[in-house]
Amino acid sequence: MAILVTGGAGYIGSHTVAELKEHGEEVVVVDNLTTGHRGAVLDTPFYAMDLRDSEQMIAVLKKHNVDAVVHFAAYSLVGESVKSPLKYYENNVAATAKLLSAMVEAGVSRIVFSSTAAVYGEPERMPIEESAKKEPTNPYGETKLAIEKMLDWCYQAYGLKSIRLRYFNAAGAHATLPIGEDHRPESHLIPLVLQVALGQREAVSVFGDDYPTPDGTCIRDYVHVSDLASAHRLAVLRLRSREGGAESFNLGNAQGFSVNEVIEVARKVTGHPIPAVKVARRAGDPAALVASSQQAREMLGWQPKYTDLSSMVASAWTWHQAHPNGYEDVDSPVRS
Ligand SMILES: NC(=O)c1ccc[n+]([C@@H]2O[C@H](COP(=O)([O-])OP(=O)(O)OC[C@H]3O[C@@H](n4cnc5c(N)ncnc54)[C@H](O)[C@@H]3O)[C@@H](O)[C@H]2O)c1
Ligand SMILES: O=c1ccn([C@@H]2O[C@H](COP(=O)(O)OP(=O)(O)O[C@H]3O[C@H](CO)[C@@H](O)[C@H](O)[C@H]3O)[C@@H](O)[C@H]2O)c(=O)[nH]1
Repeated sequence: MAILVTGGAGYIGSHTVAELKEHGEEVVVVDNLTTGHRGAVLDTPFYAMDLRDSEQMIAVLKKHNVDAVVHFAAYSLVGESVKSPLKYYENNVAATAKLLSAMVEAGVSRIVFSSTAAVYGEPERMPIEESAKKEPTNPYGETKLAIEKMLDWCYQAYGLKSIRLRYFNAAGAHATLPIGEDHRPESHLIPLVLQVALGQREAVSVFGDDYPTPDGTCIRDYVHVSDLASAHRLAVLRLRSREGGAESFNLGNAQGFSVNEVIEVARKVTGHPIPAVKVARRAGDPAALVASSQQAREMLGWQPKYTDLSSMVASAWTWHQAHPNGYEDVDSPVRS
């Protein structure tokens, strides 16, 4: 029995592969390396292929006797999705439909899906509970919500059980293994801030300071990537038990930090002044997103270990200092 991880060469996927293997699971990775890195896949069977290659996908599912899929592979940038929505519908919704068809064909009936805080849009109440209204403010969130609904119907039609993990903002890096965050081009706040501290950028841009928040900058709930990884393992265990059918859980720390606060924490962690420049808002950004993860704690038994923002930033800083140019494998996208 094996777990197939799509997008296992990416940031959160590679940490989840590590977590699953640490707990004795057999893992196989499928990734087309559009945004992932061959160097992030450590001693694990790896297929450099696209989700949409149905024939090959069915063969891999059967060959490795896969009993559950953990599905990370997607495009996931809010700003880009506003500019290129069809790219997101094709690679997220259409490609996931192909993956699910392959699973049905191969008789695999469990999937853990990477959903997102972006399904909620502008929340009415904070912290956000799973039952909150879902009105995404960007195409990225819309594609993830569409997939959640597709999974509901697939449970009814084929008995395909799913757990949708709605992560808030992933941060940090593995405590011991040489894996961390390396998106190209980088667009996430924490790695960009740390690139300034490394002397690779002159300043970080603050996207908007006129939001309805105490300091005017956007608030997000940061969650350590290794804590996200542990939730995926617990979700697979739940799907293998008699529990569940089609369920969704938020993953966050119920604590929000503004963009300015994140930069301030990074200044303390790195000892660098990290200049910040105010620029216009980025389209598609909700003002504030903070999670209630009570259900994940109660129903999955999830207990995040690295909940303090300084330690998340410090673990990312350790990775960035050790890998100032990110992964150095030849298959990685060009860095900019
Ligand atoms: N990073 C975050 O803060 C965050 C928060 C919420 C949800 N998510 C979701 O988590 C998942 C992983 O995010 P990440 O930050 O690790 O992203 P990532 O870009 O590092 O990883 C995605 C991986 O999927 C692969 N991939 C993409 N399309 C593919 C395809 N068609 N076939 C095969 N492989 C493909 C990429 O090469 C990459 O390795 C995504 O689904 C994202 O939407 C991320
Ligand atoms: O140079 C930058 C980059 C980001 N931000 C702001 O920082 C916050 C965090 O941005 P970013 O790190 O890009 O993450 P998000 O856009 O919040 O999205 C992440 O978190 C979402 C869940 O909340 C996931 O769904 C997405 O996949 C993931 O990229 C946002 O308010 C941005 O406007 C800046 O001010 N300057």
